[in-house]
Amino acid sequence: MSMGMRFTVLSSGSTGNATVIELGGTTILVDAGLSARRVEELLREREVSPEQLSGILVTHEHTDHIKGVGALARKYKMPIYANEKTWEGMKKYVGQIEPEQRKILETGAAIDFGSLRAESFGISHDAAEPVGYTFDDGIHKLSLATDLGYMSEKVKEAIYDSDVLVLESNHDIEMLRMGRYPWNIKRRILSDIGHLSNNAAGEALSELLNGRLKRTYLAHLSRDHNMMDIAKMTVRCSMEDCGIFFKDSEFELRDTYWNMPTPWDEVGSKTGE
Ligand SMILES: O=c1ccn([C@@H]2O[C@H](COP(=O)(O)O)[C@@H](O)[C@H]2O)c(=O)[nH]1
Repeated sequence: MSMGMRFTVLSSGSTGNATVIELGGTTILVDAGLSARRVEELLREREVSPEQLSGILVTHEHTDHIKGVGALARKYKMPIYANEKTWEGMKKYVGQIEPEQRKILETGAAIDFGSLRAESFGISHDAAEPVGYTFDDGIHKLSLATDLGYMSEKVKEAIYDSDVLVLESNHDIEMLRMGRYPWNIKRRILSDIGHLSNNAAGEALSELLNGRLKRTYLAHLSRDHNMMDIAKMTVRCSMEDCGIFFKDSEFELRDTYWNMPTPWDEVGSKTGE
């Protein structure tokens, strides 16, 4: 039985995003961007029962983050947390949610789930009021930052002292430029309100590697314009270009998957095991 904060990224990418954070008796889901049935299956793979969930925190109203929110809310009667603009943006997709389940969490506000504190921070993406989240058990900190066109100073500040980070590394810029997407979509992805490239993730990480950050899970990878090996190599090279060199024993880049959950990661432990 785990005592500290632990998490698993159930699924990551534009086909659907969901992450579970657990501490003691508290289990939080961040986003439910797959069908409710698929989220249930993924939870089962990590031996989490949906009835255990204390609530869903929503990052933004794009389908790959909210697809299963309405059905899960109705089936398990759990509270759903989002800022007002996100509630407005997702209302036509999530259907009827009972007023007592509709929780407004303003951007920048913190909420305590027992001894697990969640706090949101604003990010730059083409949604109504998108956010990332940090989770803190009083000693260790986990941050989730995906779907961001660029990493602002405010985001760096919010996630700076994390032990573990889940960070977007969406695309290889050349693969995207040469790829099959129409130009308007490429332009959107490359813009400040699009998605973080491998290079940009590496540049951001070079400012975040402070001795406390033990590992970073590369997330929201494009299946069309990225591969995990390319992402890891580009992030590392981009960090080296910024003068940041690391040994795998000190800092690790780890995988997330679009079709299966990551192993549970104990945030406070050196290796996550
Ligand atoms: O036909 C498409 C494909 C993708 N998008 C959006 O682009 C970004 C990146 O997608 P990846 O699957 O990571 O390459 C994401 O926001 C997709 O929703 C699109 O609009 N149209």
